[in-house]
Formats: sequence, C-alpha cells, structure tokens
Amino acid sequence: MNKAVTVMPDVQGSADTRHIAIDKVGIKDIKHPIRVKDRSGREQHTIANFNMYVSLPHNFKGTHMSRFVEILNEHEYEITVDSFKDMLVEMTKRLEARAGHIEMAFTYFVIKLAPVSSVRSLLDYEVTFIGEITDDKPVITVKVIVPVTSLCPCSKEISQYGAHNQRSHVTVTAKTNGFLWIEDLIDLVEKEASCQLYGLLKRPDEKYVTEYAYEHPKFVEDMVRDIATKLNKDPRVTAYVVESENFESIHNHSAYAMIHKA
Ligand SMILES: Nc1nc2c(ncn2[C@@H]2O[C@H](COP(=O)(O)OP(=O)(O)OP(=O)(O)O)[C@@H](O)[C@H]2O)c(=O)[nH]1
Repeated sequence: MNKAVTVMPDVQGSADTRHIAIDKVGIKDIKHPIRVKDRSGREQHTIANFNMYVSLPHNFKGTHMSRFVEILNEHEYEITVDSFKDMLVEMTKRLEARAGHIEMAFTYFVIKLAPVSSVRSLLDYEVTFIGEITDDKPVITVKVIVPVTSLCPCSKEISQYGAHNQRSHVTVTAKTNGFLWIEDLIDLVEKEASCQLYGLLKRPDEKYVTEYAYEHPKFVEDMVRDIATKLNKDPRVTAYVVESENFESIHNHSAYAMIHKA
C-alpha cells in the first residue's frame, strides 16, 4: 500500500531575518571509534570525543546537524593528519559552509621499553587534533599532554643530598604545515625532561630513572625554553604554545610556565 509522502518543512533551511551570522554551530561531545595510524605504520583503535562546528550565514535559521553525525558514521576513519584534513573539507562541503572547526580528543598509547631491562609496556597520552578550515584551506593543530619527571635545580644545589622532584605535565599545542607524527612531539618533550615516564620499571630501571633525573635538573622555565628551542628549529611547526606544569612535591600548588609563538 503506498504511504502518502508527507512533505516536512525544512525549518533549518528557512530564512532568518535578524542579520546575525553565527561563528560556530554544530555538535559537541559526541564519541566515536577511530583508528589512528602511528609512526611505525601500525593502526591503533581508540575512542575519540568530537566537537564539530561550521559557520552559519545570517540568512539561514539553522545548520543541518544530522549531517555531522552522518559524516562520522559513514567512515570509521583511519585518522592521520591527512585524513583529518579530508574530514574538515568533507564537513564544510556537506554542511554547505564557508568555515569549519573540528576538535578530536583521544587517548593514545605508545610502546615503551624500560631503559635497562627493556621490558615492554604501554604509556598513555592525551591527544587532541584541532582542525580549522576557511574557504577550503585546512589548518591542523596537534595538542599532546606529555607526563614527565621534573627535578628541581635549586633543591639539588642547596641540599647536601637529594632534590625535590615530581610528575609534570608538558602540553605542546603545535600548528603544523606538514606531516607531524604524535610520536615526534612526544619524543621532543621527553628528551628535554629531567626524565621520561614508563609504564613498567624493574629495579635496575628504577635506579636508572632516579639517577638520570638527578643528573638532569629542570625548572619549569628550563622545560618550556628547551622545548621552544627545538620547536623553533622544526620547519613543520608554524606556531605553538608550550606549557609545563609541575605538580610540586613540596607544595600544595603547581609551578607553571608557558611560551606562545604565534
Ligand atoms: N540547527 C539545529 N538543528 C537541531 C537543533 N536541535 C536539534 N537539531 C537537529 O535537527 C536535525 C534534523 O535536521 P537536519 O539535519 O537538517 O535533518 P534533515 O533535514 O532530515 O537532513 P538533511 O536533508 O541532510 O538536511 C536532527 O538531527 C536534530 O538533532 C538545533 O538547535 N539547531
């Protein structure tokens, strides 16, 4: 039996007469599985939290929100910086928008080998890809929070033995014009820390990291300056914010420093 086709009004597509354009409208905090290509060529399956927005001209009442979800559900994306660019372009085309913005945040695991015993373990990092596109020109920013050890140069200098040290979070937000692997940023940060972290350490490894950190004291100022020096030399990085927060073991507050290069 033919059902009568009901023509539904397209409210979103109707005109708006307030003459106010909207900078960003879309969907926020939607989770979706993704496949992230890592530097070794393997794929990592993880779950990402997406915010997806487009610009809306003053004369349209609403954006077509279902299309954002369609884009996610039509691909179980293998995410690299390149395919993330494709998602940005696809979104502005499907939503018939001039500008778009996607934030994709996920937990990323790196295989680590302990420094002496070489026991293998995974370490987790919080990563966000931020994509902006205007008139088909995508710009990608990669943000990584790298947990490291910091040991205080002052505490070491003034003490007869020992030095206060703690876990720190170094956050690098790097705008890239080329192909930047997540691991490239992680390696760069970990090399500048008092010591990098590992998921698994046996006693010989623990001795190593304890002594290594003591031999590499770093203020928060040292961390951000040494990382900025490296980022300034990387042609793939066009702008960055580097932050270091030490969760001080002798205070109930953090030490913090930030360098921003626009
Ligand atoms: N713009 C807008 N859409 C909303 C809002 N609240 C709910 N919606 C969405 O409106 C969607 C339906 O509108 P469209 O996406 O245009 O759906 P459609 O017209 O059937 O699909 P298209 O033919 O692709 O336009 C639903 O997915 C709702 O989630 C809102 O505040 N603003």
